[in-house]
Amino acid sequence: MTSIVDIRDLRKIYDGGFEALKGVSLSIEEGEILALLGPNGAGKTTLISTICGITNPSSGHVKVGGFDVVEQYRGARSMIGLVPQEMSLEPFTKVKDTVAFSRGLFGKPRDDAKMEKILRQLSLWDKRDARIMELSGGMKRRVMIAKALIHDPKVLFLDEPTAGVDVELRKDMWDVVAGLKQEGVTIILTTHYIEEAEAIADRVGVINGGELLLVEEKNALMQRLGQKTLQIELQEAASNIPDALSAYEVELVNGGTALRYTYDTRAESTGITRLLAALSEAGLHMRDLQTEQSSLEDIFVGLVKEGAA
Ligand SMILES: Nc1ncnc2c1ncn2[C@@H]1O[C@H](COP(=O)(O)OP(=O)(O)OP(=O)(O)O)[C@@H](O)[C@H]1O
Repeated sequence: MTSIVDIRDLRKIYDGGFEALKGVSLSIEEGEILALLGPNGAGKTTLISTICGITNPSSGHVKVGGFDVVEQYRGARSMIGLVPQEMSLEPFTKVKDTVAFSRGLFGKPRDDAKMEKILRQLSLWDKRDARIMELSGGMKRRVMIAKALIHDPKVLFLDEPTAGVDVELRKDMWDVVAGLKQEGVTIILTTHYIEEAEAIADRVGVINGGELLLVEEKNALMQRLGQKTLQIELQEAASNIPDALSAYEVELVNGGTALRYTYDTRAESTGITRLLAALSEAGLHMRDLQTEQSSLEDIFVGLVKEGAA
C-alpha cells in the first residue's frame, strides 16, 4: 500500500505556550478510513488543521500526496477536502451554487458532470436547486461534504462529522462515508464516539494530551474486545494451580482465592465446560462465577488514564 499522508514528529505549541501536539508520527494509507478517537481537548482538531495547512506546525513535517504542507502548500491543499466541525453555509444560496463556488476557490473550471456525480453520490441531486435554509440538518452536512469533494481531492478530512446529531443521522453519515471509500477516497475522521470508530474505521488511532497513544487495525482491536474473562471464586484458597488445570490458560488471583480464565468469545468452543469438570476432578470447589468483557471503551479509558498519569 502507498502512504498518502505522512506525518513525522509533528509538534504544535500555541502562542500562549500550550503544547497541543507532542511529536505525532503517522502514515495514512491510500484508500483507508482512519478514525482518530480522543476526548475533548485531545488535539484532534489541531492535528487535522496542521495537516490541512490551516495551522502552522512548530516543528516536524507533514506531506500529503508527496507535497509538504508548508513548503508546497498549494499542491498539498489541492489533494485535501476538509469538512470542518462548524457548519458555514449561506442560507439563501442554492445547493449547486455553493458547491460550484468551492470548486472555483481551487481555480478549477466548472464541471457539470462532476457536480452531478457528487450530488447524486450524496443523495442531493434532487435538492440541487433548493436553498440551504430549506434543507434538513443531515442534508446540510452532506452539502458540506459535497463542497469538500468537488475539487477532486484524494483525502477527505471529517472533523467530528456526527457531533450532536441523532442516531439515525449518524447511521446516514456512516453510509455516506462507506460509499466514499468505495470510490477510493481516503478518509480521516475525528470522533468522540467509540461506536462510530467501530462502525466505519479500518484503523483506529487514539489521541490524548497531544500524543498518539495507539494506532491499530480496528479488527485487531475488536479481537481484543472479543476476550472475556471468567473468574472462579474458590471455597478454599489454593497455593498453586493443580496439574489437572495446566492445559488451561488460568492464573491464580486474589491470594489464591480465585482462578482467572481468559477465553475468546468468538472461538468455536470456550472450553469452560471442560475447565469446570477438570476443576472438580482436581478437588477444587467453586463458590461463585463471574464473567467480564473488556470493551473498546475500557481499552480507551485505560489508555487515556495511562497517558494522563
Ligand atoms: N488557538 C489556540 N490557542 C491556544 N490553545 C489552543 C488553540 N486551539 C486549541 N488550543 C488548545 O489545544 C488543545 C487541543 O485542542 P483541539 O481543539 O485540537 O482538541 P480536540 O481534540 O479537537 O478537542 P474537541 O474534541 O473538543 O474539538 C486544547 O487544550 C485547546 O484548548
